[in-house]
Amino acid sequence: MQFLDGLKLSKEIKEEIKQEVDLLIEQGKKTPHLAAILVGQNGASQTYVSSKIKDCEQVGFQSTLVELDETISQKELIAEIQKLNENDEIDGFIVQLPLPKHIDQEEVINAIDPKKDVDGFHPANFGKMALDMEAFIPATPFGILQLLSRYQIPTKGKHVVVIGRSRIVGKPMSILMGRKDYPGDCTVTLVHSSSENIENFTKQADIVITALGVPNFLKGEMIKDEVVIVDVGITRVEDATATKGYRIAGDVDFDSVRDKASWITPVPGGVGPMTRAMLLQNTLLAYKRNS
Ligand SMILES: Nc1nc(=O)c2c([nH]1)NC[C@@H]1CN(c3ccc(C(=O)N[C@@H](CCC(=O)O)C(=O)O)cc3)C=[N+]21
Repeated sequence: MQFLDGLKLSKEIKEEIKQEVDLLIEQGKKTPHLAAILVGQNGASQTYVSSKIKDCEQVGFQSTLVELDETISQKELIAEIQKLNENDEIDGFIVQLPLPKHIDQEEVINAIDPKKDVDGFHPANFGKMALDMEAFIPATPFGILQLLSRYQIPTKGKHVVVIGRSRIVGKPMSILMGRKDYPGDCTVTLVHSSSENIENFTKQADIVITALGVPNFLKGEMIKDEVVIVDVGITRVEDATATKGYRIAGDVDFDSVRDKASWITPVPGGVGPMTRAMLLQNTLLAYKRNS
């Protein structure tokens, strides 16, 4: 079994981006500028957003964090989004999810200018992606494609089973893996919370992409030998021995799959860091398209 090392690959990608930014600076040009809207102070969201801001600093991007009170109204939040849409200094921005319960997430995403939607969450970007048109691909699926291609994992004609149908990971991933392209050109099965006998499908999979958020869900007896496993799960599990009081658990029961899998993404250090690197990549893309 070998690791698809997302931490290492994300560092390489960040280094490539930094070199492009250094060139822009040499030429006296503005550098890409990412903004993030954070509503409320949910612990995990806070950490993720600050790491995205830190990433920007590392590669030489400008960044702006818009922190809003969790009692903000729908209307006020949309007004904040419109400000960023109209701000020529901002190349791309994200609205960190999840949002407070009183906010209509769909309406918020719809308010984002698709040209600045570096998360690739807007229906216009989703539709273009599904039709093989130029679009922003959501950072996590984009990162998984990068992992598969940089490690030269064969995908053509392979059977991929995607577990989970979220708009951010499962749904786009199932579409991308079915495209007539590399990585992709797969036979795709999408299983989800209503699927019966999931193991009947995973047992036939050459590639399993699990985005469920249930620690230890995927076990050795559910997969065949030589399978490639992409673990998108990032559940925080209480752990008194860990410095932060919690550790990050994937969807895969690592000990039971390790002797069967050919390749696996570790958690942490797999898909997570790649997501962050691809957000930077999308921001650079937005900058280039707008300038
Ligand atoms: N508008 C929006 N865009 C997002 O892209 C978005 C979001 N909302 N809401 C939350 C999820 C989650 N997400 C992660 C990104 C990186 C790691 C990551 O770097 N994980 C590290 C561990 C980090 C840790 O220690 O907590 C790893 O897996 O190695 C995790 C999760 C982006 N999301």
